[in-house]
Amino acid sequence: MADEARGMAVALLDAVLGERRLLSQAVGELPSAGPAERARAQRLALTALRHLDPADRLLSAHLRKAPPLTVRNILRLAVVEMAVEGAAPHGVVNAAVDLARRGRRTQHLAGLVNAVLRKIAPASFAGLPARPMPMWLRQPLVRRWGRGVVAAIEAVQAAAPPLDLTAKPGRIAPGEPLPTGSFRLREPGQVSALPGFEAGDWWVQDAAAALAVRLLDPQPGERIADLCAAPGGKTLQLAAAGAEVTALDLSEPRLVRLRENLARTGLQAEVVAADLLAWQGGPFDAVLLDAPCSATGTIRRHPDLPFVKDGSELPALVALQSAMLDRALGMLKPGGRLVFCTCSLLEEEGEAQLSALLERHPALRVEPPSLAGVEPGWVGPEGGLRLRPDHWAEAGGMDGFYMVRVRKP
Ligand SMILES: C[S@@+](CC[C@H](N)C(=O)[O-])C[C@H]1O[C@@H](n2cnc3c(N)ncnc32)[C@H](O)[C@@H]1O
Repeated sequence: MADEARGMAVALLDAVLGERRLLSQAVGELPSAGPAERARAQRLALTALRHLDPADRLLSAHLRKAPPLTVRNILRLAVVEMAVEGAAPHGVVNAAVDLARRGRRTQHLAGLVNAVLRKIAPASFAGLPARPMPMWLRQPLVRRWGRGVVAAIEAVQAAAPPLDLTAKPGRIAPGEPLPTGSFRLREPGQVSALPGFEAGDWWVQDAAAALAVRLLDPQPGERIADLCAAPGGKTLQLAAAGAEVTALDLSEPRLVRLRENLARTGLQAEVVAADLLAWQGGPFDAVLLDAPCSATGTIRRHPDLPFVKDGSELPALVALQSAMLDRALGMLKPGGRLVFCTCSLLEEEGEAQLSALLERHPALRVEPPSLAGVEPGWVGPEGGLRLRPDHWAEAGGMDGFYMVRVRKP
């Protein structure tokens, strides 16, 4: 592997761990590089973040004091390349030493990098405990589900997730069919090279995320609003079902991706760039509200989140979700249905948000799911669907989500 990708991966780790910036932002600011190098750098940084704790454990045995962050990141990267990716130690150590030599602030520690990495036994990496979630998130989950479930979630978060695809009705996507109708690839490679990509037969969408639209059950010709729509996985599902879709989102850059997705798949939707809290629209037969949230259900895809977020934005997110819910209800026809979902593991953004909604609007009726592949244990007593990363753990897990369908009187 060229050193350009390794150097970029270290820069990404510095941005996440040193500046607490999200990986997606840091990737956008990388110096111009070929797409393959960029993708390789991102993959390496993701792997290092997923395995940071075991890598640090191995390294700490050979370090008397912690070296500066960039040197630590060079070491961490080399450890995961050897222990997780199975790269030959000789080449990895040489590349790490070269990388340290190239940096003005790291060159004086190139000898240390060499000495430490030569003592690492990659085999001793196996069996080291997975990285625990941060306390602000872990504690409420342990209280709710117990230590065993939380450890199972953390084990799934430490593994590279599979790639899930949703196919248009009547089409198939590459990969194993899942019980809920999605397709799963364990070793996907380059997405745009997969069969059916150019033809727009399918799109990338986690199997859990795909259930929100199945729960809404869109019908041909229905007017449906997708109120936080970008980048558009759920918009595509709604449009593919034959609904007349209005896809709204606040973020123009994210709507660019939504339009690209519509164009590639040949599907149609009215696209609106607006703040949902100010927009006047409707009435609709059905509304999907995939609200902004802590995204704590997606840590296996975004292992940078625990290093960047501290839970402090939670109260503001909960308040925003509840204002959005009231707004969404106002856009529904009488008898219309609303699906509310968040990719969060936290009760505040799921079950508790529903009970507050029912207190504000007591005439709403919850309609519990009856969907192919959904196991009875995933449905809560209140009638919502609680999806956890450890569901289907042996097959690669799924994103954490809460989703519920209510009907307006
Ligand atoms: C969870 S993401 C949506 C993912 C999307 N439904 C999908 O399946 O691809 C939440 C979205 O809410 C949008 N958003 C945040 N605040 C908003 C607001 N006030 N009005 C409209 N959209 C908003 C964000 O830009 C973001 O795209």
